[in-house]
This record gives sequence, C-alpha cells and structure tokens, in this order.
Amino acid sequence: MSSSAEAPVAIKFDHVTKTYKLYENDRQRFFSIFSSRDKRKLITKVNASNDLSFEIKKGEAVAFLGHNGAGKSTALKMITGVTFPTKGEVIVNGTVSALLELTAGFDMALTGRENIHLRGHAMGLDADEIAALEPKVVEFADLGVYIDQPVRTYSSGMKSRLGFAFAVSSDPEILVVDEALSVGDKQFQQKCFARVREIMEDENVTVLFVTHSSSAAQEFCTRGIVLDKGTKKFDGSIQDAIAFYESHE
Ligand SMILES: Nc1ncnc2c1ncn2[C@@H]1O[C@H](COP(=O)(O)OP(=O)(O)OP(=O)(O)O)[C@@H](O)[C@H]1O
Repeated sequence: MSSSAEAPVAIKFDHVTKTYKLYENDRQRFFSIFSSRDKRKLITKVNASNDLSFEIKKGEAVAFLGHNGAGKSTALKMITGVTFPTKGEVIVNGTVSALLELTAGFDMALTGRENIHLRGHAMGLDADEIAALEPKVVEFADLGVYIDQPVRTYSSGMKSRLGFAFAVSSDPEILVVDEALSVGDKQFQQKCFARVREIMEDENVTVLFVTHSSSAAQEFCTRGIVLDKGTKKFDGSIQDAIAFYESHE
C-alpha cells in the first residue's frame, strides 16, 4: 500500500461532530422542524461523531473498529454523502463506491439494465463510460433474462447482486466496505469476496473497512482507527489498534 506521507489526501475529517436529536415520537420530530419553541419533547441528543479528526491518504486501507453504537456507520455515511456533519468538515477527494446499502436508489419501474444507466448518470459518467461499464455489471450480476425485467420483479438477493455488481465494476477510487454485508447466496458471496480482495489489493484504491472482526481487519488493512462513543480513541498500525481494541473490551 502506498501510504507514504507524500501521498495525496483521500479523506479528511476536520473536527467533525454529528449530533442526532431523539424525540418522544415521530410526530414531535416532524413538528420540531417548524418550531423551536417546544423543547419539552426533545428527549436527548446523541453525538454519533464527537470532534473527530483524521486524514487518510490515497491508497491506504483503514479499518474502523469499535463496539455497537461507537459511530462507525455514521462516519462512513458522512464519507458517502448519505448524511452530513452538524459541525466541522468532511473532505473526500475521489469517486466513492460503498458496499453498504446496495439496494437503495433503484427505480423499481426500470429494468436492471436501465438502472445501470441511471446510476451511471447519477455518478456523473458520460455515455461512453456507461457503455463500457454496462457489460461488466451485467456479467458480474449474472441475472440472466431478469437483467431486462423491471427491478420490482427481483428478489431482495437479486437487487443486492445488481447493487454489488455496480459498486465493484465502476473502478472506484475509494471503496467503503461494511463486513456485515451479506450478498446473495454462498456462491455469489465467494465471488464478491474475491472481487473485494482484488480491489483492496490495488494500491491506488483507498479502502475503508468497518468490522468487529480483528482477523478480517488484520488481513485487509494496515491501519486501524478505534472509535468509542463517537470519539477517536486510537489511530495507528492495525496490530496496535487491534491490541488497543481488545484490551478495552
Ligand atoms: N438516525 C439516527 N437517529 C438517532 N440516532 C442515531 C441515528 N443513527 C445513529 N444513531 C446513534 O448514533 C450512535 C452511533 O451509531 P452508529 O450506527 O454510527 O454506530 P456503529 O459503530 O456503526 O454501530 P454498529 O456496530 O452497531 O453498527 C448510536 O448511539 C446510534 O443509536
């Protein structure tokens, strides 16, 4: 991995805080948008990220370690642009592919093939790039005649296959992987695993890996960041990060 100090910065968190507000119920949450008067229904606030700062260089493979609720998913969601910081700044340099919520964003009325084009446009690819991408996604997803059927006719496993195929075929510069992800049947999972490994081994790709498993982290990553209650508790080599995480269980 090219993680030298001179490598360009792929991701920077600059004093990032993400605060979620918890209300008594969804009705109160809705009305809070219009009125700042009635604060009684606000139960509490949670800092899912709390003054988080770090830099990840291009080509690094970094594991985020931490217990349930430590803030790992929230950090990833700010990288993929699903959610935004309440305070501070998140800077992302490069195209991001996320193996997280694979089935989000499909148009159910369109076919699988049409959805490949839709997603390609949304990513800012031009017609030639989409034309080059389409056969790769179709081949990896391996959905047979269903690729030309509306996505609403797909099983949930088939939707995940299409989502995964798109995410790994588009040659991302930054790959965000949640190991909890399970896609399709056993055979397809093995194919996914092999492809993720291939991408991770490409030294130009920056990889962020969320896991509870020390062995998976050690296998794929050279650096580990340990989070607890939204705060960075440790940042260093993967061996030291695992040792820290395991001694604070
Ligand atoms: N949309 C939300 N509204 C309110 N609270 C939230 C929301 N999303 C996350 N949280 C809270 O933020 C904190 C961090 O959650 P997050 O999902 O980032 O943790 P995590 O480290 O990914 O956990 P896990 O290992 O269980 O997936 C938790 O206390 C969680 O309850």
